[in-house]
Amino acid sequence: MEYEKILIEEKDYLKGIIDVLKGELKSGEQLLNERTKKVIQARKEMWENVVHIYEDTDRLSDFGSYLEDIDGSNSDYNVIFKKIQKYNRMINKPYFGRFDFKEQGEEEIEKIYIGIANLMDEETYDVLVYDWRAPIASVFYQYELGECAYNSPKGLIEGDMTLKRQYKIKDSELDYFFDSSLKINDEILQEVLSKNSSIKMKQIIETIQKDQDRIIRDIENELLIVQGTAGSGKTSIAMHRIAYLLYQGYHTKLNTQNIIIVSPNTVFSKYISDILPGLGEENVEQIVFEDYAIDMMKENDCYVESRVQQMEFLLNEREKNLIKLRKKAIEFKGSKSFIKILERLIKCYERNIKEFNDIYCDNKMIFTKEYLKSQFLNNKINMPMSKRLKRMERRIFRELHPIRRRRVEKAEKIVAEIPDHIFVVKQYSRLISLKRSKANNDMIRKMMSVSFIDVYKELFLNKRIFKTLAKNIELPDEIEEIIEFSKNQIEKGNFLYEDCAPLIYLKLKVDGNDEFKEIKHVVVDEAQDYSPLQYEVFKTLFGNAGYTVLGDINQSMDKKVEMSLYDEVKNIMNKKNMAQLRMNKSYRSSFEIIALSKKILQKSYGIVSFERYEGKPMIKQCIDFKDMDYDVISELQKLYRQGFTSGAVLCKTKDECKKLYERIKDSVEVEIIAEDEKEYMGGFVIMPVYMSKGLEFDGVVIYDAGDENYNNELHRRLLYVAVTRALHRLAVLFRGELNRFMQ
Ligand SMILES: Nc1ncnc2c1ncn2[C@@H]1O[C@H](COP(=O)(O)OP(=O)(O)OP(=O)(O)O)[C@@H](O)[C@H]1O
Repeated sequence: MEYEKILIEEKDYLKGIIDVLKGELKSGEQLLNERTKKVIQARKEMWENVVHIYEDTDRLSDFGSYLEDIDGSNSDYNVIFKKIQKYNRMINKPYFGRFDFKEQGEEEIEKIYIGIANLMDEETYDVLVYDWRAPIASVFYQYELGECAYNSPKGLIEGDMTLKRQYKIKDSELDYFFDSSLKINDEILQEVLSKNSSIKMKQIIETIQKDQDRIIRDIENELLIVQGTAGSGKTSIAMHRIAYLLYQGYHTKLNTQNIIIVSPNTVFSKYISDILPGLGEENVEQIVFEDYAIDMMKENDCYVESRVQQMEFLLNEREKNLIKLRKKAIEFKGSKSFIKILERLIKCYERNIKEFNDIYCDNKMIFTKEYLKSQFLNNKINMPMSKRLKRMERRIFRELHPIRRRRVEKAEKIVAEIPDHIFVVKQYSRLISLKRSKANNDMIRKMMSVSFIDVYKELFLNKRIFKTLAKNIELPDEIEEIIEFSKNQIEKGNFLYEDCAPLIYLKLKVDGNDEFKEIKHVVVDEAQDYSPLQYEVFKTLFGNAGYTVLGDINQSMDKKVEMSLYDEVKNIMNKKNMAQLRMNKSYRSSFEIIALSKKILQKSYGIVSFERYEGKPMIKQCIDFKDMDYDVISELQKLYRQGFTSGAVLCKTKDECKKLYERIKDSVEVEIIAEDEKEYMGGFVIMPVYMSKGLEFDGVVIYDAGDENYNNELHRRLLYVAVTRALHRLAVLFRGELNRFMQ
């Protein structure tokens, strides 16, 4: 059949679907109105009839039935409301693809239309459109024409794909379609990728690639690790995977409350916050490791350095030896060796450091310190230290209670003899007794508590303890300096960002934790940013949850990360079913930008770019800062003129950002993001490279990228991140010599 004829047929089909959707929307809205009236009516009646209920206990049951009514109407209301939302999401573009499927052993060929959600004919129960997450939809992403199969609840279904078609539908109108016999959706992907970036992360259901689809739909593995190059779609995949896991709730036993995303910072959290609602799911909880640590320390009246401050130190400190030492300390305090030392520290604290005193009451010995210690160490049910101490404290006070009562009785007799106190015998006697017990009570309470911060301090304030605990454990050559450096910081009351993970670890072990007991699946994005110890913390925080861990070792910033990190993650999580996959194709940046990013890395790591050619990045030498300011302004203006809607000027440090902003803010429309809590609201911004992680912009200007500013391994990775933020345009400005990585 020639194209025009099919186009008419397809337009008819689309019209039919739009009519169904319109009908559903109309009846849904009517129903919603009725339900709204019903809820208002039920509330009104309850209000009118139940006001006097407190005096009339017989009518309490009426109250219950009113509440039941309201509850029922509310949940009805929610179901209808959600349906309406779904149809509204579908009406502009009910589907984007179709394939024709002939199941083995069947005569009939089924037309399978795929869209953002399911649509069913309510009378015939025919599925008019399948949700992209439905089992059968996997065929669309996984196969080309010919033999194909998918896993259904009934088992493996095999068959033949006789047609594969994609549609360009806009505002409920079919523009065109095309049949693909080869790679799925290259043409549409090309079009999607050539568009401007958006403020919030976009959904990609039309163009999910085969290897990405496998990751999204994996439910076999309790630990799924993905190493993906910058722009390969890790975050997109993570979000679509969550939508998939929620859709498959029956099999995965997951609902919104059971999933958590560990995200790198608040800017990023906001960036991904629209995607799940757009896919028809509620947002899931997000946790930023740093915020969790800072809050925890605040609760204990302690200050801890932020990640940004740590990064700024590494970038600004002039004394090279201090930077080297700090980097070593960061590496060591996140290492497997340090985990072992912390485990030993807890045991050692219990056995050798934690001390008890004899407990007396009214000159009578109640418990000896030896007895208390033996009770403390008797831990058959593996109860955390502070819970055990609390239990002991309760027991001690129970024991003291009758003795004190007797003391009060005795006091009462004496007080009763004093004429002035005759009317306040009881109160006065209790006061005397309390006064006498106060010091003892305080001592007991103090003895029966433990602070994870004190436990941590023991490690560095007492070198002998460190040495004993570190016996037979591999230590860095600089360990003496690391201990000394840490001791100095702790004595000054400074906890550094690298102390956060050990501190949280100790807190969880010492105090126990059930804050996240609902969590069954954890998604860790920017996985390279976390140390083995942080993974150990995740394991302790989230119990036996499953994990999706996505990262790119080349984007690590505070330390050099190798592929071996993933082996450590596997060892720590210790799951029966696990898989590690790679995504090497970058979809974000143009071919030429990716070529430059590969040059920076030197090793190519098998990175391939999607073939989108947009011209070479501009690399320009400037005479001085003034000249560079001028170029920044003109590059931003060029981006505006070319119709781009987002751009970033990426500087090395926060300070550079602030100074540049002050100099150019009156000449060009630009904002600054130099504090972590800010949200990226679109448009053109100046920000430090390390904050731009995970984000993307139509155009990027890398500021002051000379060799003076970028010359070590950390700088190499910063440049890699900076370059790979750009979709379409890239300008590199430098003074003096160009950085060694781009030459
Ligand atoms: N299959 C796809 N179809 C359309 N666009 C895609 C696809 N995969 C990725 N993209 C686009 O590529 C860009 C990069 O995706 P994403 O941010 O998820 O990558 P990433 O691997 O997390 O990157 P980074 O590590 O640099 O943060 C996004 O604009 C995303 O929409």
